[in-house]
Amino acid sequence: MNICVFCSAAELDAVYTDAARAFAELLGKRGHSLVWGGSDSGLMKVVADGVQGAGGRLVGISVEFLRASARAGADEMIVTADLAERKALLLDRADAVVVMVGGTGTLDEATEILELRKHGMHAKPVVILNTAGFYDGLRQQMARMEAEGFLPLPLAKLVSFAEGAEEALELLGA
Ligand SMILES: C/C(=C\CNc1ncnc2c1ncn2[C@@H]1O[C@H](COP(=O)(O)O)[C@@H](O)[C@H]1O)CO
Repeated sequence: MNICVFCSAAELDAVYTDAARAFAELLGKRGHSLVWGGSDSGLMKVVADGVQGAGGRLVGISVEFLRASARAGADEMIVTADLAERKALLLDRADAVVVMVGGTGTLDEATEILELRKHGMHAKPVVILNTAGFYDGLRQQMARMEAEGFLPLPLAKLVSFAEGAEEALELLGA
């Protein structure tokens, strides 16, 4: 499978990097390809290193203003003109999406993919990897959206939450 991963570009604590490495190595060992933002920084680098080191393929979708931080040695590296084009291509090249811990960039990517799914523009599975309970707050917020009628479909049909790497890949059938 081509698995798109959204995750932080920041340098993070071992609780996050260890979990990201474990997920990436499993992805690579199972022969999947990583589709990601293409940067060689922070958790994005940890994931790319883990997948490549375990024999997986790397497909980077960078953007012109971040061209300088694109990873050398990816199997494919595409540079888009802007963030909107990049997000469209990240989804286009993926069979499934995993959202790992991240900041506003990750949240932007995740909500766009969920919004497109909500409107039936794609049916690719989306899993939020809830490392160390990082997304407990988001999960609670989404449960409230569902309970109070803000979602036009059951939350479970929009997104799944996984606590670890094995569960995330199982939810994707990967
Ligand atoms: C140039 C520096 C860092 C590089 N920054 C990014 N490189 C590539 N992709 C990025 C970068 N920042 C955001 N993205 C995309 O959003 C997600 C990460 O954002 P977050 O806010 O860190 O969670 C990630 O999935 C990327 O696709 C040094 O300044």
